[in-house]
Amino acid sequence: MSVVLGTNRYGKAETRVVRVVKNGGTHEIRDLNVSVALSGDMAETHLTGGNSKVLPTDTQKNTVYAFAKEHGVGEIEEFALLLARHFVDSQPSIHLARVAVEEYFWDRVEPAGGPGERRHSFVRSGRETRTAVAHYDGERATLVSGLKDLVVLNTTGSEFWGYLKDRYTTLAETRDRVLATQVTATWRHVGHTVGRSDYAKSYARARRHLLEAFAETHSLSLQQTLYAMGARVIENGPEICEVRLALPNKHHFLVDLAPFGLENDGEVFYAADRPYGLIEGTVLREGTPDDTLAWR
Ligand SMILES: O=c1[nH]c(=O)c2[nH]c(=O)[nH]c2[nH]1
Repeated sequence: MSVVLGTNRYGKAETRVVRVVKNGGTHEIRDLNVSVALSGDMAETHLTGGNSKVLPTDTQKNTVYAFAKEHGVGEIEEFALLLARHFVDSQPSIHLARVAVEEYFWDRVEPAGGPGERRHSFVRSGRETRTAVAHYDGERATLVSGLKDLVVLNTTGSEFWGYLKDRYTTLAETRDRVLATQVTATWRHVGHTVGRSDYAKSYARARRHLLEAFAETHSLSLQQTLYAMGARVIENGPEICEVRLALPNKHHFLVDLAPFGLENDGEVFYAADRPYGLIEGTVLREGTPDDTLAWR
């Protein structure tokens, strides 16, 4: 029986690159998912394991990051074609390149006081999911409103340092990092102080204060940001007595471009999806009784 190699391709799938452009205090952000698939003279690696014609997928990933820095991200069609041409034109063994780019959109969170210095906060386009849970035990009712999948990001205004270090700690302290999270928030209404038709207004206000607190807090930890977000909702919502927040720390790692002779001054990031830090906490109006009915 004879066996032959059929169609094949290989490449780095789903390189998540976030490119930040800073014009003074106004930052722009582009968020891409880039998948490269190359084909060509690849019989040898399949048949004998000889890799002399294989451009590593790791190199392909690095190329995506380096191109984001060197060329910026204009139209994603042009970015895709630039990469595809590069792989085929620079490597004789590669005859066909497929580069697929997905772009995720972000809207700017404008500072509450109007456009000023801080224009580095974003919310992922597309609405979050609004949630409500009612409890009733025959006597008492409890209403908990909330939202999930509200994705927000600050391109600056976030630090993390001064933490515990033990023999397993490798994390470098930082005075400037990207802070991004996917907010799950629930808030408990005080008795029945919200009029029957006011829940939508209450929701809009809570959402706005969550966003503004995220944008306006100069963060020394996501825990601090969590408390600021919960506190802002309670301070501005007399109808709300408790806010619970679950904030995954969607890590954005600065890509090391030094091996390619490029600087990276907070411009090109690798958006990791897992593992992620998960910061959870409750913020209460002082004197609020712990209402077990509201556990959810
Ligand atoms: O805001 C943060 N809080 C942490 O507890 C933590 N831990 C970590 O590795 N990075 C961060 N960031």
